[in-house]
Amino acid sequence: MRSLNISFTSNLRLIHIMLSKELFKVQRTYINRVETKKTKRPFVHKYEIGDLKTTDIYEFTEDLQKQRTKVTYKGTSSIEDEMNDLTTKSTYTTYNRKYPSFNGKPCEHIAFLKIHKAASSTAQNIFFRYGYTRKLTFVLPKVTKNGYPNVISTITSVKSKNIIPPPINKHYDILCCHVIYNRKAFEAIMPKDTAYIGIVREPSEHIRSIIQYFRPKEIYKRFNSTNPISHFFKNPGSSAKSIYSLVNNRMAFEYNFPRRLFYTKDSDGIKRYLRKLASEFHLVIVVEYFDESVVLMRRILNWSIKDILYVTQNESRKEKKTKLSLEDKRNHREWAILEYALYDFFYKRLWDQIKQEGDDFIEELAFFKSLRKEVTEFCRGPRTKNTNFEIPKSQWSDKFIVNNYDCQLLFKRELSFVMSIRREQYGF
Ligand SMILES: Nc1ncnc2c1ncn2[C@@H]1O[C@H](COP(=O)(O)OS(=O)(=O)O)[C@@H](OP(=O)(O)O)[C@H]1O
Repeated sequence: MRSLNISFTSNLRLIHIMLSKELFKVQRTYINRVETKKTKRPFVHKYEIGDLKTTDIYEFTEDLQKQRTKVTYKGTSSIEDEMNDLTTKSTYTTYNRKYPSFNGKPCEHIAFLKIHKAASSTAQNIFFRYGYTRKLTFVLPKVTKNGYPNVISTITSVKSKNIIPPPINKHYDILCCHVIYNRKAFEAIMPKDTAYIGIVREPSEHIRSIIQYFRPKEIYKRFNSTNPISHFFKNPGSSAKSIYSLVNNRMAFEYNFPRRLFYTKDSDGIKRYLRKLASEFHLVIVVEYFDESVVLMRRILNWSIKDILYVTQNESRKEKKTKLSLEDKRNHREWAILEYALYDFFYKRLWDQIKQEGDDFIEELAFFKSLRKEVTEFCRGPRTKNTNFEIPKSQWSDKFIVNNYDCQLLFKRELSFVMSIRREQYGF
């Protein structure tokens, strides 16, 4: 039996936190301060969004008797002055922990906004597994002649004409296929206590992934060069004019930003819409902090650690990915105003939410990262139908097993999953 057993005493905590790649960089600061001053220690969380380097400063106040640590956010400082004018000025609302009441039960009603090329299939697999193994009902597209069985719509929200009605005497539990967000339309079909989950990806990487996957003709034809993406960022021209274009603020389009904002880019209007989204989405996953996001999601939804295990889906080959320069990113930021406002906003909000979780969040994160690695190795490795990977009871979950079937579902691709769900739900 392979097993994981991580215990956390005050000192050991440092070692476990080091398991978290993102936080690894700050450990030296952390350890030094602990040695000199035990009650108050500044903690610097450094992160990079592409090449935009920023430093967040947190202060940890430790109550040694209660073995608890209070984390206070002291502000952000940009360490690249030249990028200052590019970063969105603070528009963030303070997030109040206001999760739906699930009466202490796991949340079974989810609306996940599946944003194209934003690790959304990886996240979707989590929701598919959760609902499929519990026989929950999914919102599925009406399959049209030219449509895809996994896409409800790429231009509009849920409507009675683009989704299959729920089976008799059932209601929808989970929505996680591609569709455009619209609060009213979502509310009309989903239960009242639905948790709304979104996802955002760093905009220049997001559009790069879109361009390299969909290979829009207008870009590849217009810039018949070795680096069409770089040329396109410098000179987007008419390709980025239509609001339906895949390369015009696509994440903002899928989040249903008001149309006029695509033209006016009015900053007050953008802020208002972001605040509206923040009041509607319980969590927006940040792709670059996927583990942090899903651990937080587990807490919000009252799910188990097993529920949030995942393997990366739809990854394109490294050598095929164009490496973007700082100049490329700056050029893109010039005109993709809505994308950066959206990303920066939810990036900041994710960390605001995490701050409210306290010190044990980091411990759970380290545990999860390590567990995920082990489970992925187990599932990739040789195993028989009866081989189980047993995970003993821990601070975050009861004892559980990962078996051959779990591995199959973890690696199951989107289309195959949608087909299985449809057969299960409707018999065809
Ligand atoms: N966990 C995690 N972390 C970071 N990045 C991830 C993750 N999972 C998927 N990906 C990347 O997301 C891209 C695929 O996105 P989608 O699954 O949304 O694509 S699709 O719209 O469903 O076709 C694709 O990006 P590119 O490889 O850059 O094209 C994936 O590599």
